[in-house]
Amino acid sequence: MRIPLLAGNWKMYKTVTEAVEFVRGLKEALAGVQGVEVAVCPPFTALHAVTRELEGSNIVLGAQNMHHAEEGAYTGEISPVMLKEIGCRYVILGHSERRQYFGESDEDVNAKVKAALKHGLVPIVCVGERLEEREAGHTERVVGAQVRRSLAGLSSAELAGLVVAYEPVWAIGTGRTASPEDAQQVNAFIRCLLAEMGGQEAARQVRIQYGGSVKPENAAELLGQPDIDGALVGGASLKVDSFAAIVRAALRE
Ligand SMILES: O=C(CO)COP(=O)(O)O
Repeated sequence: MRIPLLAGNWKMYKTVTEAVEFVRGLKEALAGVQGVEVAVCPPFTALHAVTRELEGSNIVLGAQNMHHAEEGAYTGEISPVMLKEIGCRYVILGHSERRQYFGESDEDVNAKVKAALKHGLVPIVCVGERLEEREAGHTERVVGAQVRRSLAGLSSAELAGLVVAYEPVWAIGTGRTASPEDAQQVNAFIRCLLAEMGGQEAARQVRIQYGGSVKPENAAELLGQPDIDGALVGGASLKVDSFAAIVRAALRE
């Protein structure tokens, strides 16, 4: 059975002080919660303080990006080795904001995915279509190409162990969520594609999240879909109450 992963992508929000305060509250709110996995992905500056605050808790740490090289003359970048040492389990790769504002291509994402796996980090690989692509009926073509290219050259075991996040670009930060049926359809499509790439067993194991305006009000219905194995949450992950409510919505009785 796939354990749902609820991950908070804080983006460029929260100072170290705010991050520590948030995590203290979240630990309290989620004490004793079982059957789901919860991750927070703070900005790089807060990773160290947050990792210490998470010790002994049931919440794990993720980062929002990384460089593919282990080290080198790459001013301003962070390597997988650094993330691993600091205690990250997950790293978000290929988020649409990275693709849109920082020019990341599927090939860049693929290099990062391979580097993350090599260093024992679990990539959360983001894919999703833009509004005009959806309206033109190209969702599966666009998402399919992103999945194929971003995850090219991986073994079945590697595919089985990573996380894909389907995040339609038009639903991110807009308050406009994909309907549970639309999200389910794309997630199921991604799973079929992964079966072609890595076999049925890998496809059965891989977790595929949905992301884009997930809120306490819509979380249960989205997370109740058979191919939605958790959520990548932006805005609603910044408040303890709303993120904890989304986590609770994922609890399958
Ligand atoms: O981009 C997202 C998570 O990675 C989604 O952001 P929102 O939940 O704010 O729409």
